[in-house]
Amino acid sequence: MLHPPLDCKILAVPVQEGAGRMGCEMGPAAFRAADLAGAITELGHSVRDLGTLLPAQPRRLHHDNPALEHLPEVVAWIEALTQAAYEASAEGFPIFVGGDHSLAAGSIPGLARRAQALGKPFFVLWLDAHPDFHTLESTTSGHLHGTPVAYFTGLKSFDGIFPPLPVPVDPQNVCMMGIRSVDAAERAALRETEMTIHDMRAIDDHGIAPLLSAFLKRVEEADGLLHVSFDVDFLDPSIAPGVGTPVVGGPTLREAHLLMEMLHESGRVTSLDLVELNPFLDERGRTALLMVDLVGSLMGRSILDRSKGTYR
Ligand SMILES: NC(=[NH2+])NCCC[C@H](N)C(=O)O
Ligand SMILES: [Mn+2]
Ligand SMILES: [Mn+2]
Repeated sequence: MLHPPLDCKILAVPVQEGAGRMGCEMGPAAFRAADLAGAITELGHSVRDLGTLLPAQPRRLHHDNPALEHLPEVVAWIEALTQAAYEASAEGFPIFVGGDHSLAAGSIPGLARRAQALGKPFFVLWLDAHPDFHTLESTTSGHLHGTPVAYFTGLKSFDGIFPPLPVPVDPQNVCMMGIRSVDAAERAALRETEMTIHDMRAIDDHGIAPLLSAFLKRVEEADGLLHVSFDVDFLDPSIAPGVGTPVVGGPTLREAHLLMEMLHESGRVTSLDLVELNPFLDERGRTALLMVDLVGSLMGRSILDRSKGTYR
């Protein structure tokens, strides 16, 4: 649980083959340069650097969708990360630093297996402009970072190609926020799912706080573990330009900090993905610095002391 001080473990996962534009490989280096570790230790937590994951040996894989790009390479990363995430989550608070969002097809199955071993329900908060809900058949871009949610919720498409899922994530335990770019096939598939999807319209209508509170209440009532998968393109590109798939009309800086502070106060978050940072597209590191700032809010930084439940 997020009860300070945390024993954080940072694992660098420089997968970039899941994205259409190269550069996410440099994500972990940019997070280091922006002093991710320092921002966490400053708040009284400890940080261990687990170094950089190595992918498994890519195997020859065939799928009938000719659009698919880098299938063997991405599968090799997922294989290695599923095991590494399971091991890293035995104790402490693992942070998976990407790398593109295909990373979540390894981190989340490994963490879900850990939750099952602990006998705890497993929840996912998906912060993203995109639902990443393509199957291997439905993707037309062929970019595998657009598929992890369909995989880890157990859709059949991935059988025999991606590693066998240790345990699927219950779609009812997945909440998405910030969604504003959905492909036609995804839109159709999302109609059939029981995931909670808060698109930007829902955030405009209700505000981010009540939507998040309702989900956190469910996690609390189930005594669940909560994983946060944070795609940089969740944020509005005017504040976070360092991404390969920017979509206008995203959450503001204040909305993002509010969300992070509420997650901290919930005491429920047990692991984190930081994905899709592309330093090649960033402006003098501002997106990396903003992400580190947001992690600070998630880890307990606040403007004023709110410990008595009121501003002092
Ligand atoms: N993790 C991401 N940034 N995903 C973007 C996916 C964009 C688009 N839906 C595609 O499949 O190509
Ligand atoms: Mn994504
Ligand atoms: Mn995205």
